[in-house]
Amino acid sequence: MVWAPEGHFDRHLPFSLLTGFLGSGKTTLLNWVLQNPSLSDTAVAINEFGSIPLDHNFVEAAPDDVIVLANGCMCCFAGDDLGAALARIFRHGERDDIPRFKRLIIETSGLADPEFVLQAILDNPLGGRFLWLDQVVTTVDAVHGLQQLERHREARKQARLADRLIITKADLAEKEDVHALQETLRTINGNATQWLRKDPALSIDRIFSPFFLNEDQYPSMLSEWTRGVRPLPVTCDNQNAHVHHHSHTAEAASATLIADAPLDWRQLHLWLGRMQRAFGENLLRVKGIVNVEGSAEPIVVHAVQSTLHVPVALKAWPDADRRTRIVFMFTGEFTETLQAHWATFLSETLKPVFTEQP
Ligand SMILES: Nc1nc2c(ncn2[C@@H]2O[C@H](COP(=O)(O)OP(=O)(O)OP(=O)(O)O)[C@@H](O)[C@H]2O)c(=O)[nH]1
Repeated sequence: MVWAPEGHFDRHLPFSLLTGFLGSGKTTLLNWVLQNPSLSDTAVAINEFGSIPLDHNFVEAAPDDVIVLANGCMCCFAGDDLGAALARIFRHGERDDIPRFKRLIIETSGLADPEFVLQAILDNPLGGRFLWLDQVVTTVDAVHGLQQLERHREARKQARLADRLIITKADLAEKEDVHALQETLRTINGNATQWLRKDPALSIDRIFSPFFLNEDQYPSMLSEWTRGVRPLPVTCDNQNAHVHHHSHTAEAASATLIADAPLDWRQLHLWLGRMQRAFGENLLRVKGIVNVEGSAEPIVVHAVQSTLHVPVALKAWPDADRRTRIVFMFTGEFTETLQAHWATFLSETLKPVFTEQP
């Protein structure tokens, strides 16, 4: 858990996690996105967990543990020790051949559990302090994906935690099989955006956020997170509390919690921790923008399962809407429970602690 005391909300470097089952096309996708000049100052860490020798074409002549690629990107072998890799990447400035980078892409091994990789990143002092998760991008093989999702827990977890699901090798699969895979993926994770890798409309700005591509851009993830929100009846008396239900599939549901009044950060942080413990494995993601009492800037919160990322202060609110909006994504029928927890939290937090006695 991360506690960020008042005044210590830092600006962070965005990183995206590229995951996907063995041979599903992670490296091919990575090579493709890195060809784009907008990503020329990207650091890349390849986390193979020491298992498989690397033969990726852009690192084939690996003379060292950090390689500056022709396009200005940098590649770093993470091996078993992601923390050591982060330390090497953050050494730019000390070594002339390590450029300053603006973002990081971490490619996991095909058998990785993305939750553990994210946990390792945030447990690292550098990662926990300076990195900010942009997207979890998961490649799924159109030919073998259905079978892999059925047989391998890792493949299912990679799909479930994704923001983007990129279906590769559709050119090698029957159309009906691709449709069946798309349908299954919607059931596993209806919140992720699905793309066929070879879709001409797929561009890097469909994969990464504008903020990831250009640090001067405003992080626009909020509108995406809360898209398609449908109001649910509010069952508590507290006028500040709302829960909006916005998607529900067989395996994953999501709900948006809304508060009109500014919130006490410490209380919210403790409440989020309680929710993580209460929901356990059923909680997939939490993403939100929070109006924190005493802060003119909005604070972005982001959690992947049990991992709560360092909160980040945005430079300004994206629009006139100053409400706190937090999206919970989970498995199971928990919308009403969540609604009740949120209503209780708001009624306790927003209630004055000391009331004058007559
Ligand atoms: N036809 C076709 N082949 C693809 C596509 N994407 C990837 N491949 C091929 O699939 C094979 C595996 O791709 P990689 O990018 O190495 O997959 P990976 O997920 O990085 O593999 P590991 O790191 O071993 O888990 C390679 O031969 C790629 O050329 C695609 O969309 N269409």
